[in-house]
Amino acid sequence: MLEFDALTKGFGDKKVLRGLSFQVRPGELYGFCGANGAGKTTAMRIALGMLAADTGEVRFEGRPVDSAGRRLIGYMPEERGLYGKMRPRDQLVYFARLSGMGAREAKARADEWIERLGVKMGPKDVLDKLSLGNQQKELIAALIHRPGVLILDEPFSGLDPVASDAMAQALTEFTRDGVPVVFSSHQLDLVERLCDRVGIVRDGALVAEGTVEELRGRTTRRLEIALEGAPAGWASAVAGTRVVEARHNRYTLEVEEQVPVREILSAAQTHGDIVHFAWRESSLTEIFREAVTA
Ligand SMILES: Nc1ncnc2c1ncn2[C@@H]1O[C@H](COP(=O)(O)OP(=O)(O)OP(=O)(O)O)[C@@H](O)[C@H]1O
Repeated sequence: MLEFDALTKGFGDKKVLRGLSFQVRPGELYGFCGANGAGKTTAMRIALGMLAADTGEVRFEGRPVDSAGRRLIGYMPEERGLYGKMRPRDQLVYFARLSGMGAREAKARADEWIERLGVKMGPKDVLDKLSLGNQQKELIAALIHRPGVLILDEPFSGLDPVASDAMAQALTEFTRDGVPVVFSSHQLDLVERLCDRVGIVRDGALVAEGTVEELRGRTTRRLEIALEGAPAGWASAVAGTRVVEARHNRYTLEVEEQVPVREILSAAQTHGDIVHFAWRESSLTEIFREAVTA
């Protein structure tokens, strides 16, 4: 288990983390989400020992993560700790050997990951010459030493859909081996599809956490209604609801908990012919918006 426990961190007068706590269980894929500047990178940097927390700590398997523990962590800092002038394959082999892997195994694993993640390069290309996406692929490939925990800052940014699938597959494989994996991302559709649990951070503290299903259950219900022949704006007058989307004759309403759905149904019926009337599942993007603006 990887535990972020009551982390606080300030830069000058600015409080960036305000008691951030969450846990990533063995074999769990945890999506770490939050608006720009919410403190995600700062928290990850603390876990990786690149920054010190003001208070609080990060523990792995019950022990505070120290420099020895950090060797178990596979990570992907935003500023890449890679050597731009080195050939990617050599770099992979180097990383693998640093963690104690034999030369032959390191080379074999490097080739396997390059192939799997579809890193396109000529035999002489150095890392600086690869496109951003390829560099990202290179980074996940730098995890060939089978880390005991993975902490990844925006591993999917800049990846094309095929590379993204390959990355997702790789992360899932780590979790299958029992590795706790946490990654930050603004790609909420992908987080929704992949993650076992999601944490949403706002101003340096967690404001929502759970499976997407659990978060959905705590989010305002949404009803989608299409009416023929209704006057424009009819939906705005329905008590206890708020129109969040109106396109042609189709409306999406947020419906307060206490409002009986039959009241909305009868309001709709008095205004026009119902073409569609159904609850709609909130997407993680909608859940996120509600969590960070409420
Ligand atoms: N070294 C620093 N000195 C001063 N302020 C900093 C420093 N590092 C981060 N900050 C500030 O801390 C806040 C949180 O930044 P952080 O990078 O952790 O956010 P984030 O959630 O990762 O954002 P994003 O989604 O944009 O990457 C920001 O306002 C940022 O400007």
